[in-house]
Amino acid sequence: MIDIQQLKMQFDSQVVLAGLDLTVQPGEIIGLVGANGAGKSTLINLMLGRLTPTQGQIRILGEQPNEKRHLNQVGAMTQGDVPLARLKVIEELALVRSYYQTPLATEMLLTLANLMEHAQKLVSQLSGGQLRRLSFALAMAGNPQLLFLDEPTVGMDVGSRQQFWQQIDDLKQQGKTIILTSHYLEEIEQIATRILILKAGQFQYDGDFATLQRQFKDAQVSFTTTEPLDSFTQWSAVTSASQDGAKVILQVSDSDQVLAQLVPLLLTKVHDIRIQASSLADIYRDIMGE
Ligand SMILES: Nc1ncnc2c1ncn2[C@@H]1O[C@H](COP(=O)(O)OP(=O)(O)OP(=O)(O)O)[C@@H](O)[C@H]1O
Repeated sequence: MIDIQQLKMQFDSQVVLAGLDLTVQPGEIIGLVGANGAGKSTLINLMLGRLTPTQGQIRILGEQPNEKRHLNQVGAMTQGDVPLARLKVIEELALVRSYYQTPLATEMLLTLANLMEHAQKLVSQLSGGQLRRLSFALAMAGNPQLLFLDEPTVGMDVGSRQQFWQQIDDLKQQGKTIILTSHYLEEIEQIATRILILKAGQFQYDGDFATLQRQFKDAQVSFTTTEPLDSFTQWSAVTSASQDGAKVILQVSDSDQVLAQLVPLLLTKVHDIRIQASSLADIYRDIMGE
């Protein structure tokens, strides 16, 4: 679906992307994460052909970005989306549907975006979260195979957010390819089949979440003990440790290994063992040094 080689993007003297390679297969859900200004939107805009790279090559569905032939296969919901304010929701959907050969039905788009009860409203009367949902409906109008979603849930309330991710999960089951960015890392962790961490113009990580956990920080193991902290920090799978009274908290790279070492001590020297898998946010903070 996507083939990027040695992609470099520079604004004046600022190097934002410093030579990226990326191949995306059909059906992948790519979660692109990184700090503010890391270059996520720039990368998406390059893939959409809205920016021209300083160097390197981008192929979308085997062709240059923004090929006319892509119209029916690529959908995008970007940060700068501004639906036409003077139209009604239903009119805006009709307009955008008219661009495509085989658009999704209006009812389906209203349902996808949970905008059924707002169909007759002027776009200018929608709330921020409703506007994002309309942008999603517009991105889906042509029933694209490849979907770009740049911070799609900004401004959505909890219910809309849940409903939105349910829709994305349905699209995932249908085999769509989705490239998405979000600062809500728990959302990325749930849905992405592959995570790209962008930092200093390079992908610091490219792979699935389970591998990322194993590579960086598998879990947090806590228990109570009367033993000194030193007895645990020497274990090879313990990456860091802290103590608060009788409670010890270990960050571990391999929770199976640590459990095997803890279990013989259970009920004699160690009590109340609890394991909590590291979240993407925990690992991200480590990688970013935050
Ligand atoms: N058209 C432009 N001209 C000059 N600089 C730009 C332009 N577009 C983006 N930049 C700069 O490139 C860097 C990357 O911006 P970008 O919007 O891609 O980051 P991002 O990772 O999407 O950030 P955020 O999480 O805040 O959305 C920033 O420093 C930004 O100021």
